[in-house]
Amino acid sequence: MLNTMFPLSPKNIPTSVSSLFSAYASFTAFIMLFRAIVNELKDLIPLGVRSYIYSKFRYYFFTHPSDDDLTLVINKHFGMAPNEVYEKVEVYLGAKISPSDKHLILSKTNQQKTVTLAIEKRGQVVSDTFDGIDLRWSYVAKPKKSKSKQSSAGDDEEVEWCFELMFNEKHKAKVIDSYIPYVFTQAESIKQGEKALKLHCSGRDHYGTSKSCIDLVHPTTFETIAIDSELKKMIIDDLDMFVKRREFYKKVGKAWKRGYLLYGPPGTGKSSLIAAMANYLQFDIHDLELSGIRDNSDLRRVLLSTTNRSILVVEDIDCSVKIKNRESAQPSKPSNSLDCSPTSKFTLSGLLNFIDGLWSSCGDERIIVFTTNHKEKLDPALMRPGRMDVHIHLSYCTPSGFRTLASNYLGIHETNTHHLCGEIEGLIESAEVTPAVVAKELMKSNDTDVVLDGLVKFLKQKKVKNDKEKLKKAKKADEDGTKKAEKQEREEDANKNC
Ligand SMILES: Nc1ncnc2c1ncn2[C@@H]1O[C@H](COP(=O)(O)OP(=O)(O)OP(=O)(O)O)[C@@H](O)[C@H]1O
Repeated sequence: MLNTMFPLSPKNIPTSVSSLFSAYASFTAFIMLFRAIVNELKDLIPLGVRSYIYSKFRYYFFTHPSDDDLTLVINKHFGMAPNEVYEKVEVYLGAKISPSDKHLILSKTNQQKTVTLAIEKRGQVVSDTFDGIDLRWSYVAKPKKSKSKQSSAGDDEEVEWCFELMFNEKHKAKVIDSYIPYVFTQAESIKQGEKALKLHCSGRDHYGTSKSCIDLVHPTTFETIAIDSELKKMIIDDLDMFVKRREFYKKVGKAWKRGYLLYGPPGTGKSSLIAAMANYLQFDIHDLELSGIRDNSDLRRVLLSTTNRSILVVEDIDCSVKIKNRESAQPSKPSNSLDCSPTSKFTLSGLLNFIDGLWSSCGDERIIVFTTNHKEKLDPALMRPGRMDVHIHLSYCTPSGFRTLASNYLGIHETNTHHLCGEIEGLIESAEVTPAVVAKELMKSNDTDVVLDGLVKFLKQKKVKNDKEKLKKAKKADEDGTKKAEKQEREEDANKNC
């Protein structure tokens, strides 16, 4: 048949122009048919299955398994929790570049000083030796058992990737007892070298509970945050004590965790303080978006995916979610409730129980921070002793807070102070302004004289406004008192007459 289609054998090379055209037409038709078949198959075989076949193909042709070989499979997740071995292997192998690797990934985050080169995992077989043992790592795709709705987006929807480690089974004990711990320590030191803090966000997207992770590049540190110096010292001392107390927590049989409740008006630095804590401890932040959590099992899944040495943050706990009480199956209507999703089956007791119980015993060195603008509106369950270990009130800007901001924004220090600083420090407390407002004023010009002069005027106006409001309030209270006294007098008279 091919001969009929391609009459191009040396014997019958076309001699005329018409037979040459006929041969060309047949060849073109065949190519088009071939391309159509390939395209059809590409559409019929899902990407996941193609990845699976490809990884199996590489596995058999490049890792050469033999009868004496043992394979350890390292899945990405262990139940619902992330598998720590997988994470360590990923870091370790990422740094194992050999001269024969032809595909490398070049990357750099804005926190890193230099670019990073890593191997492209997919389809790679990485050879390693340890104490004379030959080891082969491969990154293998496996079809997912059940295809859930959550995973219907992205290019990996039908497969799960895992690492496989192959070696002669007589080395099993040595690989498990010595090689794997070696991989762990290597991964740790690689991570230390390029440590970039992460901000993990958990919420809900179109497909269900979603997680995302970016490098945390927040400039606030304890040097730049404008809070009272004594309060700052207290927080730093508390954090220092917490991280040094591993043995203490073990001895008293408590989970190694600490809870902070940050409260105060908007713009007083609650979020900035969380960033300062993360930068100080070098902990990642897990930002828990409660309005994105559908029910307690959603919550458990999200909490179990958090890592050790991290800060779990729930911002605006008073208003971010509608929380049901433990006692009632019906949605309660707490006064603090703003987001009223009727489908939410998530409960405050679910959150607190899980944080205090199972979750905290699954990890180490965890800090939990709740923030609120309205401490008085919080559910009493949150305020119970032992729940939040430290309550921190962040309030209006103090003279020492102003000095920090003046140093940050204008470079004014004790050695090169400005003649208006004294006046500002005298005014700032009675003006009742947040650090965010002061920061805004300090950014208005590059000229220090103009900025400070503007701030003095602003604080004076604010003080006059505050005084007027206070006077008005006092007058009203006075009037209310007089009315109340008159009413009481009338009632007493009426009673007497009766
Ligand atoms: N104590 C502070 N020290 C330095 N900067 C601050 C401080 N408080 C506020 N700011 C400035 O104001 C901005 C807003 O502050 P931040 O988000 O930390 O306040 P918040 O109390 O968390 O507010 P909200 O309750 O609205 O979330 C910050 O980006 C920062 O520039």
